Amino acid sequence: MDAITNVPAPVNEPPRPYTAGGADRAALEPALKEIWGTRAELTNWIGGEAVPGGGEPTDVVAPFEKSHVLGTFRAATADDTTRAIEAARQAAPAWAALSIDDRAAILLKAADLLTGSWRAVTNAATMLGQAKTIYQAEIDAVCELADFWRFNAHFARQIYAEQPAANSPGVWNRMDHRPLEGFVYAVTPFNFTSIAANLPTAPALMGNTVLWKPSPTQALSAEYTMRLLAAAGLPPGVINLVHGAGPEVSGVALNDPDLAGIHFTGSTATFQHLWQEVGKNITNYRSYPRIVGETGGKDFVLAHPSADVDVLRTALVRGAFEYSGQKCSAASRAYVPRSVWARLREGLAETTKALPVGAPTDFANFTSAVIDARAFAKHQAALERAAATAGIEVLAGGTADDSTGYFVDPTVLVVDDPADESLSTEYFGPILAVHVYDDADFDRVAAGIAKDSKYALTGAIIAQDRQAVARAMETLRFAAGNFYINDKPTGAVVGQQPFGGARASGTNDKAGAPQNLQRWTSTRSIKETFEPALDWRYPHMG
Ligand SMILES: NC(=O)c1ccc[n+]([C@@H]2O[C@H](COP(=O)([O-])OP(=O)(O)OC[C@H]3O[C@@H](n4cnc5c(N)ncnc54)[C@H](O)[C@@H]3O)[C@@H](O)[C@H]2O)c1
Ligand SMILES: N[C@@H](CCC=O)C(=O)O
Repeated sequence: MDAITNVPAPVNEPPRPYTAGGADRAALEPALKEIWGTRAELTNWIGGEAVPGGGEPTDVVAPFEKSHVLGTFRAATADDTTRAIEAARQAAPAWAALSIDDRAAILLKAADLLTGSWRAVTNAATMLGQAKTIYQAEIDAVCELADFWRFNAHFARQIYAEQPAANSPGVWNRMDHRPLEGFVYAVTPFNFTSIAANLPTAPALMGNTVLWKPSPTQALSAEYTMRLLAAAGLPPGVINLVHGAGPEVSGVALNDPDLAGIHFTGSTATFQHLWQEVGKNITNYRSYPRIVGETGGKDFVLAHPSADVDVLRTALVRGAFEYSGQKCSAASRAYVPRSVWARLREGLAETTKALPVGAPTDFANFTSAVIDARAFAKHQAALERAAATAGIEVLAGGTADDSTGYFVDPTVLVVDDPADESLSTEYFGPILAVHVYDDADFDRVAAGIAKDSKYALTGAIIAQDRQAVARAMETLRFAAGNFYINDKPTGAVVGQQPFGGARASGTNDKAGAPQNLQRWTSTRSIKETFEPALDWRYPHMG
């Protein structure tokens, strides 16, 4: 087709309410029952086929009812991974030859299926497999994922439209935004179905083929993503999913000369390990692999003496405890002036203690269990340390119970020492550390956060005083890639607040934005001369 086309203008998918008796709830309930009652076989997807892995079986359990097995996968062996990379290699020429309109159409169709007939099943898999309440599942697995696909289709076209600014007389300059040579390795986290799906699909949209290794604890919703993409018409071999903990898959993928890029989201430690491995192998690759990673956070809320206490309390409770603090953006430390603390303390304690925690299938719950036994043990140790440390008061929570599921109670610690580990270590769970400071020290505290933060992902200032807001914006300029004024530091929306952080929080390539898509292209500049020179001499030569 010869045409300069447009994609439908992207609009953020609105979350639905799921109130009792409503149509959304009615559609969701049978999907929950169906997935709960089925022990799914979670296969690898290689060259479009569902292929059981040759490795050890791993059960995927409901984190809030750990004895309930939702599905089982067998980890990919080295041979499985080699076959998956080969499938990506085979699919690459035909996929790159498709126009951006054709590639975008597949993701736009996937977004429409997701927000239509696949909505209930996608939410149900995310609720059960990752222990999300319906609200948290809806804003992630449906709304954010549909937004990634619709906005990326729009942004990709902006990139393709980017052409040289100037043409000398008799010359036509063009830019060809090619895919990378080789395959992209997408390694994804447990906590967001949307991030897990965006990491392989964003490079695919730009014409690349992909090896995708999801987190073992997200294996169930990853299976539904693959089924959905197949239903939307994604050709075999464009995205090849292999299961496993990671090191075995990396052992093959990082040693392949065709590794063209890594698209990672997860912990800082894993990302740094992958980067080091690429560094060790750098002379073996055909190209320099593009390395894009969004990683950990220790996200702050800084309150000013002018803060509205109700705004602050809500920002802390939602920011710290929604999805049990298992968002890279979660508010896990707060700095509160003494005058505000006097008015906040009791309400924060009471609200936190009263938060309903339990199975996400009980719609009255605000949050649920942490993801697995490893996360539970880490939190139990952190709570025991806090209880035993002089200068830390456990204001709310402080308890954990794994008799049924991996439950850690929403916890508020009041911490005297601003250098305590609870104010600098990412626990990745429902623990909020609060440091109370003298009102006069606002600027000093802001400067300390800016200087000492190892991470720089999200942060918030809560203040009514505009001078204070302006000063904090400036002082904290490099302390957060996503900065919020009078709001919680979670819940970035695609197309509105492009998401990502710097320092140990990642390469800040902004998922769901043109900056990210640009990393999956390798531009070729083309100069065409209409009347080429015929004389080799230059004018100064006489
Ligand atoms: N900045 C962001 O946008 C963002 C978003 C979500 C999560 N996160 C971060 O992710 C972390 C939580 O997620 P997680 O527990 O899934 O992280 P993780 O690092 O434990 O795991 C991430 C992925 O890496 C895999 N992995 C581990 N070792 C590997 C190896 N050697 N080779 C290949 N893959 C390997 C895991 O199996 C998983 O798929 C937190 O630190 C959180 O802040 C960041
Ligand atoms: N984009 C999400 C965070 C993803 C990390 O886990 C937010 O803004 O809350």
